[in-house]
Amino acid sequence: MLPSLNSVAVAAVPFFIFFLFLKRFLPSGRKMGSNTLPTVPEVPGLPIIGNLLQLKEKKPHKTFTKWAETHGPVYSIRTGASTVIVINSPETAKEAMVTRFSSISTRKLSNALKILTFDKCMVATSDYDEFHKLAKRCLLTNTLGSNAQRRHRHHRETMIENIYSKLHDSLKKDPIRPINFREVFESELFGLAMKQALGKDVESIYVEEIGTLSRKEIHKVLVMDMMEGAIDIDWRDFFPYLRWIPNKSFEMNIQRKHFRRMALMNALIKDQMKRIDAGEEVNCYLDYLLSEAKTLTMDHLAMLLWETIIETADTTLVTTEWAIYQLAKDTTRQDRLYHELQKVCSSNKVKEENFSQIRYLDAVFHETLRKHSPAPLVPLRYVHEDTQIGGYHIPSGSEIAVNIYGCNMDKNYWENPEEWNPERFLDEKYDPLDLQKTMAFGAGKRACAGSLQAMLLACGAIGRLVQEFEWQLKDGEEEKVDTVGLTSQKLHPLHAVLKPRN
Ligand code: HEM
Repeated sequence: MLPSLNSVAVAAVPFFIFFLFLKRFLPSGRKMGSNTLPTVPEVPGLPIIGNLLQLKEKKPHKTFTKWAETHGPVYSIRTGASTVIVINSPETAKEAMVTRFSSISTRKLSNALKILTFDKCMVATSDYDEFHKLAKRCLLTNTLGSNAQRRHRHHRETMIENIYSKLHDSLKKDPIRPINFREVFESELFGLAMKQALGKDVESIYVEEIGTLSRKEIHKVLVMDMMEGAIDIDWRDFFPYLRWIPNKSFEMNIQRKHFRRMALMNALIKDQMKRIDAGEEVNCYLDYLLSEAKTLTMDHLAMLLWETIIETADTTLVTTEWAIYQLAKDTTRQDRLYHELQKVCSSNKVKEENFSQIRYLDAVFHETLRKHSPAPLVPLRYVHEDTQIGGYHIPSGSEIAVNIYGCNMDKNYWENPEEWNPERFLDEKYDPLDLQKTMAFGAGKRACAGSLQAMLLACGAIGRLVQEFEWQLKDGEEEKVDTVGLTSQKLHPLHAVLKPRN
């Protein structure tokens, strides 16, 4: 989120002097909006750079949540030349994302994201326009909607079976050695993402521009490099009037990642086209787009397929890893889940049709989403016409940051929000089928399109793995709660000691 602070400081000096001059001679800002609603409270910052230095911790959602205690649920900050309105409570977030959606339906992307999203050529980052509607319809029809998810069920079952077998095999080899849960889950989840997108989990591929890539390298180019690049900072994001100054190392780094991703996606697509030309069709997103969205260019095709891979491969891993961490730490709650699974499934493997009867499994999933919101901030929205949120005037030209983490930690809304307490979701007011119990999936027209898939995958894995094994944290693991990156991924992969139940 943040630029190198030294480079900001250096660039800021002449502007700081200029600002002091302006401030001396110009009248100070309005206290009421143009339509008599009050303006949003401001978090005090420095001239020119605004609040950038206060955000140096690289976990802006946490800083935003702290500021909400002083400034209230809606306040504004300045990140260089931009004014960002930060929204921190579930009520105001819903108002912004649902009621005021039409005034804030466009995206404002960082320079890194402009390149990595091929200028908004993804469902999740496009503006609310015709491209978005076409791409989203295709994505829901083939991959993420409820009928599509029914057709992809065998992929989920295979994935969970493979995870179970791998864990079992490593226990057979060494029953007391802690297991790196992420290593196993990440690899299988990536396989599922590839099958849904391209019809095949690819072991290796030759890419003309890069050379031969192993499966691990494919994962790196399509997922790891992209997650890293998405939070790469170009200080010119904050000072657009300085965009004439080159930032070569940033540009080369992002363009290289983008080039490798596109070259690899093109090679993967071409490989599958040979299969299609040979008359072999598979139920996957590539085959669907080729037959139903013929106006798409090769680049569009590559981007839309890549989108499902990256979205499948990351946030569900984050959620499942945190859920297993919490259950391994709290064995009383783990036992409760195990007994509820036994009550409904007895000696049978838990199936998706059982989920609605196992309320505690649903509670574990939603409480994990709340406490460890995988996407802690909604990508910035742009206010393209004056509007209002929380009783404040919101001027056009500002940006909106919905702090999902802040909403899910709001003390006025959640009792003891710091506590991981699945029991809170057993309250009758919660509908077991409702995927929007927290703000984790966003809200309104742009709410997460993959929430059903995320729930089916995470609940399927958590349920089956607790049925089969007793989980315990490796010594020293309890304290490892730091997060890293764009999503709230655990900094240290979860290591647990497993014991087969039977
Ligand atoms: C626990 C897992 C997940 C979480 C917490 C999550 C969260 C979110 C959030 C917060 C948004 C933004 C909403 C907004 O901009 O207002 C979003 C959008 C989206 N997500 Fe997810 N997501 C998850 C899993 C997935 C998966 C597995 C997929 C697909 C494979 C997916 C696909 C999408 C898409 C396509 C959008 C854009 C929807 C639109 O703009 O219309 N997500 N997600």
